[in-house]
Amino acid sequence: MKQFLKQYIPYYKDYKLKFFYAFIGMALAAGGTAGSAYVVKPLLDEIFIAKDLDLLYTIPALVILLYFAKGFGKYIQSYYISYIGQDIIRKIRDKLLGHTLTLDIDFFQKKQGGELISRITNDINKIQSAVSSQIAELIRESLTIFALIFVVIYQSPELAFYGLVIMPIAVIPLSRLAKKMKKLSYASQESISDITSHLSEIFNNIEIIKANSTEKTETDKFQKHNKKYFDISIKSVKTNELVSPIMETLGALAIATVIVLGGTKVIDGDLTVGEFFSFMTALFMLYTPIKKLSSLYNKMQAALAANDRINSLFDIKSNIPSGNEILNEEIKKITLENVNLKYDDIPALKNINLEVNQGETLALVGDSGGGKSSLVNLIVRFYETHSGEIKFNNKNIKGFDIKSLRDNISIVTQRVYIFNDTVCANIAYGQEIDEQRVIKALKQSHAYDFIKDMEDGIYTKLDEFGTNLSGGQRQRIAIARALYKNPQILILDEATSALDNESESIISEVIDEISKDKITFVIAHRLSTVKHATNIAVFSKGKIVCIGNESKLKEECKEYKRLYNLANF
Ligand SMILES: Nc1ncnc2c1ncn2[C@@H]1O[C@H](COP(=O)(O)OP(=O)(O)OP(=O)(O)O)[C@@H](O)[C@H]1O
Repeated sequence: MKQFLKQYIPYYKDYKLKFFYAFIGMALAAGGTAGSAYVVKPLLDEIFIAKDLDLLYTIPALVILLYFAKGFGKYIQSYYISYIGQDIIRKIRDKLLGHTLTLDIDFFQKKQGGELISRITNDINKIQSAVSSQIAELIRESLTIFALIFVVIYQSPELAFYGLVIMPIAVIPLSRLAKKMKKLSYASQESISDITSHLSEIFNNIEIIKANSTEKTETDKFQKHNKKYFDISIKSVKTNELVSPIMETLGALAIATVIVLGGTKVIDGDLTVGEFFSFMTALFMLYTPIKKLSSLYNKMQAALAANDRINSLFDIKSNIPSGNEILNEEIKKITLENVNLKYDDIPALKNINLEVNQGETLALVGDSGGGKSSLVNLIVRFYETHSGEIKFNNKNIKGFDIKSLRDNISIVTQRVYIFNDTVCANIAYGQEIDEQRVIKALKQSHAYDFIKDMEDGIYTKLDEFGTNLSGGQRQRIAIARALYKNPQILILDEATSALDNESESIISEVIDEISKDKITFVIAHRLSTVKHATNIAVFSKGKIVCIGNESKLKEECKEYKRLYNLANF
């Protein structure tokens, strides 16, 4: 709790004025509540017993005023506190996504997307009520309690002792419940995150599910997650609702004591009826905020648990630090010297040595799992070399600012990513949209023909998964995006695999043409795609077994000949 307040109180500094208004609202609400308890004394003593006619009109007016202050105060407080809370949450959500996006590719491959979505939505929602309404209620109820305690003690310090002694006694069972609530909240958030992950898995893999008729299997799996969530939720309700009977019983004990003692005092004439009833009203009224406060404390445990999960995400840092040098020079040469790469201690690249010059195309071929994609992923710094060096113009790429490095590279991977936006926004992704350049890139990737036939041409909206496009059309979009950027380094990882032979050879020619001033890496299983490459590196089990142009490899490289024969079988 302390840690939670320490973390979030600094945010409140930006809202001093709003906080001040909210505080006035709280004071009005608390004052109104305590005042309406106090007013019981003159009501009974002066009007009903002393029969004061003037007060018969003054007191009801006062009651209206007090209730107006209470209601209006609550309104002001709720508005400003919600404003502050929602705004803080907005900032934290932005910050969390900003931070998450700085993390390495490796992190995203290991974490399920659904779980991250759950952290950024559900978990943050859980803190939302804590930093907005709950903190406000906590302050308001505490102020109300103070004001009522003042009335209680003022009316009879002795009776107040018996009436209030219950408060410290109640702390023991309540703190136990709070601990249990925190545990349950943690479990509940884990469970809702499992549900989100499973849902996102289902909708991403819907074709496989339908094709294999596994709808029932998936529903059964989902039912298990859902039932678990229900069980935890119901346990939370059981724990949380226990606060009320505990407090009611303890409260009743205190009130019974006070009735006996207070009644005796009234009978003995030590206390007026009005004083006694004012005291009792305040005491009764006091139990509501106390009960609310303990239930609030319990509810806040959910926020504490969510906050732990959010903080654990904030604590993860990127393992690929950016260098400081901005890469704005012409890249004349890329060299790899004794490069090794491991994924969790399993070697993927072993002792790779390469050199590619400006204007050259290096093709990477070989069996699946040979390490081709791993190599190009190192050039974009998606992963870090285990040992060895990758250099641009003899400078280690670790020294370059990552953003500037990636600004100079276009990569088309095996998976085509389409954003839920127009064709032109997809092509110019990350850059200003220049209509003419978009059309040029689309023409180069031979996509313009089908795009111009679409309803809104380059302003047609594509959906996230590109379902309104064929596989080949999606690849052309991805190639157009890479060309639009006009990078110094072009990486095509199976970028034309979904195209028919004719389209592929046309696009390959275009790429050959535009890559004259670039350094190009092409990964392809279809050997015909890469026959014009300056050099072809043949990969096998993480090693380059041969390197050279096509005719040299055909003569000298056993592994290439094997691949070639397989392809032409
Ligand atoms: N993110 C990763 N985490 C763990 N292992 C990985 C990861 N990416 C690749 N690997 C492993 O590294 C090896 C090389 O994979 P890589 O994707 O580089 O091969 P590839 O030659 O590009 O294969 P393909 O032609 O099938 O795309 C494989 O054994 C693969 O299982």
